[in-house]
Amino acid sequence: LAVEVMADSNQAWPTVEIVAATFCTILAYVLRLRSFAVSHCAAFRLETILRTQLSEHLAKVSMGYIQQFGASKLSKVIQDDVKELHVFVADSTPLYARAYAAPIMTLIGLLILDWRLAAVTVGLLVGGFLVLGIARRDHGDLSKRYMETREQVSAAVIEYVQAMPVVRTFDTGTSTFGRYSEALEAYREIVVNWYRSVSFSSRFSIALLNPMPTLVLLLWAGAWLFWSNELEFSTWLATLLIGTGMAESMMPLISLQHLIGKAKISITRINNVLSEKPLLQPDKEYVPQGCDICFDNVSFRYTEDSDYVLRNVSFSTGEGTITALVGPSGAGKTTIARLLPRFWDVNEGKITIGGVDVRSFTSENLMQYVAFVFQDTFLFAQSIADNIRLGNPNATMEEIVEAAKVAQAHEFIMQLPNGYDTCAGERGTFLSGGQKQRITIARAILQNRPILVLDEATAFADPENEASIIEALAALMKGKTVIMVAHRLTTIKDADQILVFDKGSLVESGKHCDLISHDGTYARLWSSYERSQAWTFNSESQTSSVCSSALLPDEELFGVAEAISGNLSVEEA
Ligand SMILES: Nc1ncnc2c1ncn2[C@@H]1O[C@H](COP(=O)(O)OP(=O)(O)OP(=O)(O)O)[C@@H](O)[C@H]1O
Repeated sequence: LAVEVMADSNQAWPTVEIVAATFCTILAYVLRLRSFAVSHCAAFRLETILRTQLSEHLAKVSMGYIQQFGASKLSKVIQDDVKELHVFVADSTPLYARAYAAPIMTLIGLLILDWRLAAVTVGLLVGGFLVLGIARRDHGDLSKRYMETREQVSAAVIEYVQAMPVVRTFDTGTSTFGRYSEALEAYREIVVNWYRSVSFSSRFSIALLNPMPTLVLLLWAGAWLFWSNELEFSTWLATLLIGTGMAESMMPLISLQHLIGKAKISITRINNVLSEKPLLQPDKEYVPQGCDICFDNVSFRYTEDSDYVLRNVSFSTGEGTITALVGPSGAGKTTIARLLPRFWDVNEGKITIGGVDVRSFTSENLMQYVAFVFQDTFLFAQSIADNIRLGNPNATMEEIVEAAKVAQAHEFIMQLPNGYDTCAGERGTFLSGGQKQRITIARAILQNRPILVLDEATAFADPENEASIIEALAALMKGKTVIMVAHRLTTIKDADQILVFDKGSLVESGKHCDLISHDGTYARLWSSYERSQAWTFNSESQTSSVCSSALLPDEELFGVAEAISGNLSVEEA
């Protein structure tokens, strides 16, 4: 209209249209800003909701699933896939408007102005999309493989960093680093092949879908129609002004398709984790009658296709008693300790606490009854006080200090640079094994649960801190029902009952003095253990001990090996 007015000075200015156009332009800017703010807020909320949901869900599934899935893969889902959805939600809303609303409005405008020029523009863009289709023919498959190789790279990096002490000791990084470089190489290969296979078609399609070819075509076709007197000059000019609107929307459209593709893959992976069945939770709360524990004909295997690691295990422990589990390596002692808090559910039989099947407890309720101290202590990269406070989030500082004192940890904590505020480092790296152990004991003291599971809790005891750890454990165990796995036979001598396991079966049970008087597995373990107490390594006797051990029967070898793994002194008398 403006062009026509300029060409014919007798016409009045289209004031209404100009005001409307100005208003629409300002409105478009305001809405764009608003959509940016709304979509980013929604994306942050989604990110928080999904991460919370995933972490809560992981706390409910079996440990077996988490182990099989792998920490690096899980962290990729929680971090990267959730981030991918954030990007999708934040960026797709404005893109949707630019990718769909703008070309439709442009097409309507072009059809009103001149249908032939509209057809020419649409034809060019259709051609561009056909070429793009060729470029994206294997896109789904390739991007899946791309994601997989990226996952392998991040798993290899995590393994490389976590295993750094082993890496440095054994292979100066060459073979472990080799796995990382193989993963990187596979990743590079996928990217290069992908680039090669789509390079020409994607560049050509992008060239066609750019505004410039549309403009050139509209110029050429418009000029031809204009000189054939089939097109008004003002109409031609107007098509040139709005005609590229469709082409300008093509890049947002392609970006949107790309975002949708990536988001779909991430959604599938997040759904895979969320669809893993949580451990069964009961419909109602059952209250146990006491804290005695009973394993009733329990059989268990870690995976469907593996062998049973526990077979028909039955035993019971009285409330407030100490039960020790002993046996050769791989006998199933740790597995028993981990079935009680439902890290896994049994395949056959049942485990009861106070007469109630552990599967009839909700996870939260079960945790009110059971506390653990494992050999593999885990401290978070936060202050020592916060690490102890995990046992009871409401504990006051006085209660934390009191627990640390009972756990024989207070003294060494006070010698740390910032006392209770000292950061334990990632996984507690700034502390020794024995110190970490005493902090986890302090944590368990704060928890004050009636049932206590100890798995190799004295594993890190050296002569210097052994007495402290044992004293700490004695304080922790007072009045509780205790199940403890221990290699140090001295620590379990006074247990109310000792259960001896071999190859997943319970082979003997009783008190130390009863078991020792029978010529059974325990008696043999004990005599090997006692003999091993009298041995030591020195430059001469080391050779003789190795030679002697080569002549020992299996059980005795077990005793020596156990003694060594338990840091015991092996000295020839
Ligand atoms: N997460 C797991 N997945 C599959 N198999 C496992 C897993 N953990 C342990 N096992 C297998 O279960 C069997 C029993 O292992 P468990 O750790 O219970 O033995 P243990 O008596 O505690 O041994 P140790 O004294 O050496 O700690 C072993 O054969 C072991 O290989």
